[in-house]
Parts: sequence; structure tokens; C-alpha cells
Amino acid sequence: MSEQAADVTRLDYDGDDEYEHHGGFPKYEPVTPGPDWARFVDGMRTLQDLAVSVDAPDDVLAAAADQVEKLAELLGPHVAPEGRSPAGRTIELPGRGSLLLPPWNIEKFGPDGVRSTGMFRRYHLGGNGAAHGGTLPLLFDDLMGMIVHAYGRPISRTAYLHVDYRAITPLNTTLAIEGKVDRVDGRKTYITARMTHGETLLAECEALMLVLLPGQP
Ligand SMILES: CCCCC/C=C\C/C=C\C/C=C\C/C=C\CCCC(=O)SCCNC(=O)CCNC(=O)[C@H](O)C(C)(C)COP(=O)(O)OP(=O)(O)OC[C@H]1O[C@@H](n2cnc3c(N)ncnc32)[C@H](O)[C@@H]1OP(=O)(O)O
Repeated sequence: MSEQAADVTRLDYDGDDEYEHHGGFPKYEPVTPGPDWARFVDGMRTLQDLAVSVDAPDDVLAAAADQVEKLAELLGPHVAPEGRSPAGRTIELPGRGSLLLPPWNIEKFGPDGVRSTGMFRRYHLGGNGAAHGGTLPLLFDDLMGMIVHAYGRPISRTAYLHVDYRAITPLNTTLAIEGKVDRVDGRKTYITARMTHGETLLAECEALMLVLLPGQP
């Protein structure tokens, strides 16, 4: 892997210390990139699905690996510090344009809560057709972050996230996730959320989010 790709894990590699902070977080602002960004992210999601599902002959894999290496070379020089890539900041795209996040769309965003709908895909398969158990806390954790933000509190850290799995979560089916702030106590924000498939409750979640102290990582 190139040196540029390794830089993804460094938050300050360009030496820029002019961010505004929530605790130690950089300032995140929504962006509206051009249509090629949406096309790129969508294509990468298809590749994620394929990468975990193909059983291809060696010559096909060799050709695919060649192209992947070329793509990494093309993109490597364009790595940006945290908070500067459109990934995670393109609100109108599924998963805010971040491949880390499942491709869900925000439908409601306000002080009375956040709701989003979407589906888990082959990439998120756990076993026997159901979503991997780890993908639900991922989605819930991100939702909690958005709920805190929508409530008007500074970006906070998850102190705990408790998930109760109530029913098997299907793939390739539109599901909903919704949550709201239950109570605030100083730095502490208590939030509850649920994931549903129509009338069926799939999972419930309770979280405690803590406002960070100045400079806290
Ligand atoms: C990206 C957006 C761009 C576009 C913008 C627009 C839209 C987007 C909207 C929003 C943004 C979306 C997403 C947000 C982005 C990021 C979210 C990041 C979320 C995370 O990145 S998540 C990572 C996993 N998370 C951790 O990696 C935490 C590791 N951990 C710690 O960093 C510390 O542990 C910490 C800070 C949690 C606490 O440490 P600390 O020293 O500050 O505080 P302390 O321990 O004193 O606790 C103070 C009081 O909380 C109570 N308390 C604490 N922990 C508790 C527990 N577990 N259970 C019960 N009570 C607890 C104590 O009992 C005490 O209570 P009391 O005051 O009553 O005594």
C-alpha cells in the first residue's frame, strides 16, 4: 500500500491546527460535492458487496486486483485530513457518502429526534440471510451522534451503547431507525432509539453521550 494511503489514519498530517473544536473534534461542515462523488460512492458500495460475495476464477481475480491497485494509486495523492473529505459530510447521500456507514437516508433531523431509513446489503451479511450483529450498533452509534447534534449539543462521545436484538434484521429490505433525547444532565445526554421493519421491532438501543471537555480527544 502507498504511503499516502497510510496517511488516512493521521489526523494532523498536514500540520493544520486551525480547526474549531468540540472537545478535540475538528469542525465538520456539510458539503455538496459534484455528481461524480455520488457516482464514485455508489460504485464503491457495489464493489464492497462484490468483494464479500464473489467466488471468481484466478484470472478474473488477478485482473480485478490490477485495477484495484491502479485505483489506489490514482486516489492516494488526494487523501485529506479528518473533516475535509466529502465522506461523512454529504448529507443528501445515503450514509452521508461514507462507506463506513450503511447506505441509509436521513428523513427527519431536529431537536425532537432523528429518523433515517435504508437497508442492509450483501456487504452487511452476518449469517443465514441476516445483517451482521455488529452493523446495528454501528448504525445506532452514528444515529446517536446525529441526535445529539440535532438537539443542539456539541458533538459528544459515546460512553455506552446498549443494544437489545429483538428480531432478525433482514437484508435488502427497507427498514427504519429513529431516536430522541430522553434526558440531559450536565455533560450527559441520555438517548433511546429503535429499529423497525414495518410494525416489527428489530432492535432497541439506549446510549449515554458525554459532551467533551475542552481539548478532550
Ligand atoms: C460528521 C458530520 C458532518 C456533517 C455535519 C452535519 C450533520 C452530521 C451530524 C452529526 C455528526 C454525526 C456524527 C458525529 C460524529 C462523531 C461522533 C463520535 C462518537 C464517538 O466517537 S464514539 C467513540 C466511542 N467512544 C469512546 O471512544 C469513548 C471513550 N471513553 C472516553 O473517552 C471517556 O470515558 C468519556 C469521554 C466517555 C468519559 O470520560 P470523562 O473523563 O470525560 O468523564 P467521566 O468519566 O468523569 O464521566 C462523566 C460522567 O459520566 C458518567 N459516565 C461516564 N462513562 C459512563 C458509563 N460508561 N456508564 C455510565 N456513566 C458513565 C460518570 O459516572 C460521570 O457521571 P457524574 O458526573 O454524575 O459523576
